[in-house]
Amino acid sequence: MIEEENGEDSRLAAISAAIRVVPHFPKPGIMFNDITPILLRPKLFKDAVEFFVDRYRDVEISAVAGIEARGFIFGPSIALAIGAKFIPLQKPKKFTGEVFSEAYELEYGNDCLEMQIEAVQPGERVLIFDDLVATGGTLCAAMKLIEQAGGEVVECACLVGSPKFKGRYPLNGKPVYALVECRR
Ligand SMILES: O=P(O)(O)OC[C@H]1O[C@H](OP(=O)(O)OP(=O)(O)O)[C@H](O)[C@@H]1O
Ligand SMILES: Nc1ncnc2[nH]cnc12
Repeated sequence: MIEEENGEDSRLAAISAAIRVVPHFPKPGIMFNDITPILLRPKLFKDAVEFFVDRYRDVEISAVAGIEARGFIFGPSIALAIGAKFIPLQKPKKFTGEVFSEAYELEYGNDCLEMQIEAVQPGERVLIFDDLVATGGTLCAAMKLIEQAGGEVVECACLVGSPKFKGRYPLNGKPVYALVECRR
């Protein structure tokens, strides 16, 4: 019984159930999936990080690129646990020095991501991490930044994915892995 409660399916179900669905945020018609309740429950937070660490610990990855803002919550823990560096991808005007920039559209607007030019070495194998993938616009911009610097995107990983990203759905030829599905 205890084993069942702590099994993979029940841990995934608990992570999914903790996501708070907020209708019409930040715009009418959007069902916002808020992952922050997971962070308030250390067991769930730890389980979520561990799913990704288990998935990537034996894959050749030397950098985890996390997307501002919520990719910064999970990305560094995953990077440290698999022995990789952490690369922040930030919204405009946050970095000092030279940056690569990519404008993009997402489910509820437009934005731009930047990366410091020295962050990725040519040929480096990079995992991109974000909390959620909806249209994939944000992940596409992140992939372009890594590729502009000569890096190779191994996979994009998200805690939550719209149903089309269930499993390992390709986006621009690269696999996207989502741990749980968006809640509607
Ligand atoms: O798949 P997409 O349609 O591109 O949307 C996904 C993106 O939207 C959210 O971030 P948001 O832009 O709201 O930024 P924030 O984390 O700074 O609030 C989410 O954290 C992803 O980064
Ligand atoms: N439905 C959604 N919930 C949370 N973050 C998002 N980013 C884009 N769409 C989103």
